[in-house]
Amino acid sequence: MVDVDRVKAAVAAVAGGRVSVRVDGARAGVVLDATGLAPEERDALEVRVRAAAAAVPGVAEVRVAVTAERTQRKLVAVASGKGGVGKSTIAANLAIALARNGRRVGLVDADIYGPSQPRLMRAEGVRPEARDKQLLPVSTPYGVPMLSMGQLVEPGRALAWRGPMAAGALGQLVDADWGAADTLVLDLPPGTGDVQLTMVQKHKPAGAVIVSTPQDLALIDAARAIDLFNTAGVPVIGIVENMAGYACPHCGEVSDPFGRGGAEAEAARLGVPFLGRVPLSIGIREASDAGEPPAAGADDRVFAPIAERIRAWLASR
Ligand SMILES: Nc1ncnc2c1ncn2[C@@H]1O[C@H](COP(=O)(O)OP(=O)(O)OP(=O)(O)O)[C@@H](O)[C@H]1O
Repeated sequence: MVDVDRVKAAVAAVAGGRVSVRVDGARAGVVLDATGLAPEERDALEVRVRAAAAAVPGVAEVRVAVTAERTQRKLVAVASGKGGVGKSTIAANLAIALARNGRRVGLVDADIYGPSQPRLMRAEGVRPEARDKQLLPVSTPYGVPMLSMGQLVEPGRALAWRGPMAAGALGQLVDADWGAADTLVLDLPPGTGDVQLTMVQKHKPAGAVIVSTPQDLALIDAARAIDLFNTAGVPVIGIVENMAGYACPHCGEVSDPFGRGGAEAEAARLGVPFLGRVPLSIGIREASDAGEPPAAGADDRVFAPIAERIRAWLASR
């Protein structure tokens, strides 16, 4: 006689809350929920579950059913080669604009050096809870639930994690209980080093959005970021040019403190799509600091068209 509780304990030890078990005579039937897992992770987990159940005394046969109705959740990485170009601001606003465009979006803040999404999304000081060892994303006023590396540690403590550690911690955020979300926008740490490469390789985003300012130096770093995604086999959805063109709030004259058209030309040179430009504007900075992302405003004309291009790209995959 097979002890069903032993089978449950054995498979739970390898797959946590993802499994349910039925025992029929000497046959153990296991349903494995593979939501959010990459195909290779799912396959590896299935092998471990099968072995764990088979090792229980009395079990002669194991059947594993992997749930078919799992959401095809797509990860969209937002990256920059260089710090301070507005990557987090763009990630927050694109997440909101994508949600307004009909996708079910969650936001993951993997920026271990300066996790700023809690402030941008007005969820500062909120700690996520966990259920069955799975984190529950915190809700925001903008219909986009989020989780941040900043919520895993004490506020204000600098995070100087190495690649594998950071990728491991990111796993907790990506594999959280995202419910019906079909898209996760991932705000990566700035730069193109080992930390970013490990994260990208481990979590295989569906595509990447590169944020750059029009400056030559930022563009050189943007090209490095594109290289990183090419190395990891992740397609680049396109480049967003941030801080393009400054409209003087007093006289209205538009100037180009960082040059003009650089990112679009660079995108053409590198053969990646140009997704659009976001102007340098005091309004964007003030709204962001106040936790009121401009993409949530009724009059947004900046982020919506960029989000539409990303939506179309995702839909074509
Ligand atoms: N288009 C813009 N107009 C005006 N200010 C902007 C714009 N984009 C971003 N900023 C401001 O620039 C600063 C840096 O932005 P943000 O934190 O998004 O950059 P980041 O690239 O994510 O930085 P880090 O490398 O520190 O993660 C913030 O104060 C933000 O409000």
